[in-house]
Amino acid sequence: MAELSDDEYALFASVARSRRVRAGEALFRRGDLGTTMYVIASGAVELDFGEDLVGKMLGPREFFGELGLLIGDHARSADAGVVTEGELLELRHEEFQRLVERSPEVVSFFLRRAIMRVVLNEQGLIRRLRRRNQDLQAALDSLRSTAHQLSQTEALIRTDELTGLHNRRGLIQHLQDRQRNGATHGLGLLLVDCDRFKHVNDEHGHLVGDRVLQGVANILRSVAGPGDLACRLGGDEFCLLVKAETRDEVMRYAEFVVGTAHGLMQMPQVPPLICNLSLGACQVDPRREWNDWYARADAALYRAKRLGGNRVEWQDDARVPA
Ligand SMILES: Nc1nc2c(ncn2[C@@H]2O[C@H](COP(=O)(O)OP(=O)(O)OP(=O)(O)O)[C@@H](O)[C@H]2O)c(=O)[nH]1
Repeated sequence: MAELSDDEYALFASVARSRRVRAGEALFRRGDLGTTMYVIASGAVELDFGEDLVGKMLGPREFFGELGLLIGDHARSADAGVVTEGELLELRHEEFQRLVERSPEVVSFFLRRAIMRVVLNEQGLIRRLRRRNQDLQAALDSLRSTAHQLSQTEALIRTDELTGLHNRRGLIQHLQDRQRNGATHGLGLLLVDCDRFKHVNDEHGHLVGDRVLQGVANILRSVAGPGDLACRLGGDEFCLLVKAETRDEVMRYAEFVVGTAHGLMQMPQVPPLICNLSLGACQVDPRREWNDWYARADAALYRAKRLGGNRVEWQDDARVPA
């Protein structure tokens, strides 16, 4: 296909200039403007189209650079370098014009072939681009599903397996987000602990204990509004971070939680589905950190337990233990 016929070769050789070339010699570079076509009389030339396009190795009777010749001042689409020393025929635009007059049939045959070569190259390029597009699409799809899996995994890491509430890691992340957004104002903290939970486990077994913990989680979930956070801190200890501007508001939430658990306890179920709860409540001081909030709520919870459980105790700023 790329080789010239005897007639073509003889015609081109009659006007072209012969040039000896050495291995390693660069004939032109991609982007150079050129008007010369080359025919290889002997030796070999390599065309490098760059990026990941397949290069071409050309031998005797093959031609290249024809677009420069036909269009004039065409930017070369490849680097052309001599691989094996030999002889090239160089044909310039003006010389080609003379050939058109001298032998129009041979030239028109050559032109038809040159055009077909350009079209085939274009089609090859389009196919490659399509394939690359598909590869990119596939890479994008797998990236999307990886991102989806990652966000699912992240959600799992933040979640307590038994209750579906946030776990301690989820709480820390939530607090960091709030602190970053300056959203730690107007919050109340409830620290919740099951009363005599060990007894539930001992009496009815661990699975029943698990169900009771899920029951407590359900109460907290039902109280938490958008932006609030219900969390299982570990074992039979939970916390609830709620939007509440005043002590009364925080206490309303707390009394509701204790009252609901206690109310359910009044409908005896064997095995039990819930247990009584003790709560320590406080207002969150945005100037301080989680450890301080927790210490205050924990001091109140400690009192609630000491007073027999099934109740809420409040902790003011002023009474923070040293
Ligand atoms: N079923 C179950 N039990 C758990 C789980 N995590 C911790 N526990 C048990 O929870 C119990 C907590 O006991 P304690 O901290 O003594 O609390 P308590 O019996 O409620 O005592 P008070 O708080 O003083 O009323 C322990 O027996 C733990 O083994 C869990 O995921 N499932």
